[in-house]
Amino acid sequence: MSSTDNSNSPVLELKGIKVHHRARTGSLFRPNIVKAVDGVDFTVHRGETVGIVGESGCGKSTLASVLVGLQEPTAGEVLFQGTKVNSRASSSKKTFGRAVGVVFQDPATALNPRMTIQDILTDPLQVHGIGNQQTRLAKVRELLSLVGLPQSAAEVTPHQVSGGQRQRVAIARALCLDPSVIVADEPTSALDVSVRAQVLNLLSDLKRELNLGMVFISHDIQTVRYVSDRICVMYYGRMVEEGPAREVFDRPTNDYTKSLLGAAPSLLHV
Ligand SMILES: Nc1ncnc2c1ncn2[C@@H]1O[C@H](COP(=O)(O)OP(=O)(O)OP(=O)(O)O)[C@@H](O)[C@H]1O
Repeated sequence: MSSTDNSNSPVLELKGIKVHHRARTGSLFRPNIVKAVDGVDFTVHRGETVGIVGESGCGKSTLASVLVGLQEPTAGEVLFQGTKVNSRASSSKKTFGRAVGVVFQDPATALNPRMTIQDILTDPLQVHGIGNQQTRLAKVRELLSLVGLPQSAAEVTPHQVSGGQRQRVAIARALCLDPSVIVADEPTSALDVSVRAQVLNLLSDLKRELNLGMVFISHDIQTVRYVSDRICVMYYGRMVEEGPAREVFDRPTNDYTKSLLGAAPSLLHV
């Protein structure tokens, strides 16, 4: 993989991505195919947040799995810094795993409840053979302060902190290996309304401070508007609209985008 970083080029790019599944219905000879993702082109640059919005079942999570290298597409290419990533090749998989961090919806299930937060944060470093015990502990201290958690959080387990703090731990873990991109799949949906804005602001601050490419996935168009520089609207496995956040909101061109905006409460201009 190339290590060159041309800021005008996307850090992560999808070209013609399809993910088709064989449905349980249908026969052996005439299977029904579910087109979870059906020909998606997508880019994210360093220092920008790209929001992907669409209703349940439109293929958002499947696309997220492709972006983080967990799902092999049926067709299409994934490029990291301009170089094709083959998620089946282990060397490519390892480098890709370091380059792209992921934050899932529910930190209560994404984090091992039996590990201390310190162990959760040092584990990826150990797996990748990075540093020694001393430098790993220094990294834990740095990560905790980066995500706004007290140093004392290192000693406790995820269930001993609040839901919002747990998602901060999950974000710290996603940052452990100094990724270039963070993919956040519904990162605030499982949280109390009172802490959602704090987590969204944290993600935006980290994007800016660390010059990350951020992919923010949600069914909630208002949340997407709040954090995104650019928005992609997904419908039945396809991107039906893409553009700067303000343009998509103020002058949507696609009927589905218009219906999404029409269905959202009028608190759009946050
Ligand atoms: N392994 C699979 N086998 C068959 N169909 C699948 C599989 N994975 C996903 N699908 C189908 O693909 C479509 C897209 O699913 P996906 O989970 O990506 O949507 P989503 O937009 O993330 O929805 P949600 O927000 O509800 O998770 C859905 O119709 C889903 O049922």
